Amino acid sequence: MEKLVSNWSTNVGAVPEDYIYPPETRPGNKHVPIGESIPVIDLSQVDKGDRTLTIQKIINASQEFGFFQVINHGIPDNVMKEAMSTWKEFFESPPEAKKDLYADRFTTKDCWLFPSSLNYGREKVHMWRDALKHSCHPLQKWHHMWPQTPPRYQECVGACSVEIKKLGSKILRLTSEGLGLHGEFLDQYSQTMALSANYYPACPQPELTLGVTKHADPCIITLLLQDGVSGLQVLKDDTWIGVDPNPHAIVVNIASQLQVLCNDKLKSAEHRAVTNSRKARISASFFIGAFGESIIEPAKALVDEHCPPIYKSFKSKEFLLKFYETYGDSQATLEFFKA
Ligand SMILES: O=C(O)CCC(=O)C(=O)O
Ligand SMILES: [Fe+2]
Repeated sequence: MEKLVSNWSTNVGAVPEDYIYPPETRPGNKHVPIGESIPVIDLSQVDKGDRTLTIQKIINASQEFGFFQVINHGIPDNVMKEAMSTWKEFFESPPEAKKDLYADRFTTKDCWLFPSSLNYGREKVHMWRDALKHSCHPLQKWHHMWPQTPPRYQECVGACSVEIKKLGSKILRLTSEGLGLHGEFLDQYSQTMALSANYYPACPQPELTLGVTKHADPCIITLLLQDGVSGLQVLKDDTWIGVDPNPHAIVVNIASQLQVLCNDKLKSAEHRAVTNSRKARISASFFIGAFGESIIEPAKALVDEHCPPIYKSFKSKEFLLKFYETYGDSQATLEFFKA
């Protein structure tokens, strides 16, 4: 447990050497403004207003940024707030309450608390983060493996997971429609959902380290909750853009296997998380994806002789393994599966 950043970060005045990234990948002192440009899409318009226009906004945002936020998404504010406070309480609970879930090298534990990344034992530089990872869908299969502390964990995170999964399916249906695919096409690849709850303690030198290094998520689509503290940044045309940490909105990002399914019609977005010196930050990523054995390949309806498939067919689990082997290098992983 001593490797958890939260265990020692308040006792250090400087970032330890094995958390310092090389100058080309560290954030440095350059100010990254919150981008007004990352689209905020009002989902109430799907049922009450202009459905076609909303779909078009989703497609445009997914092509331009691979990222957008949704508001009026139908998930009650108190469900999100309760889940966020549950994760905060979990991370801030005494070591005794968390020790059974902890491992600092790769494990097949279904509910796993770890420092930095899944690669702690192999990586050169560590990330300034502690994370809790567990599956969430279907709920009945997993929730008994979740933390027992705080006691309301299963109830609050369970309620939030069910809502997030429904919203993910809705967004995938709208995206399918926008791409001219049949309505259920993308949602058939959403059989699994895993959570990474991320805890980034305040950091004495945020310019030297990263909470999460640059990557695109390896699943189909990710829905992310933030606690009101900024830190998430998206890469567009070689420039980092800050994402507004609106605790009422949900961040949506196109992940790499969706890019494959739609034959590059939508792009997965590279992103990272930076730390700050004032406040701990919590985010919760819900990774929605296909079963390990599912075949992922460009949709037949999107390829023809003028537009050949850019990627080969592969099993979803092969993609995840390659992502892990390359230390989360999404570009190299996509490249590996090119036709
Ligand atoms: O904390 C964040 O905002 C980003 C986390 C993230 O990218 C991830 O969990 O994959
Ligand atoms: Fe991510």
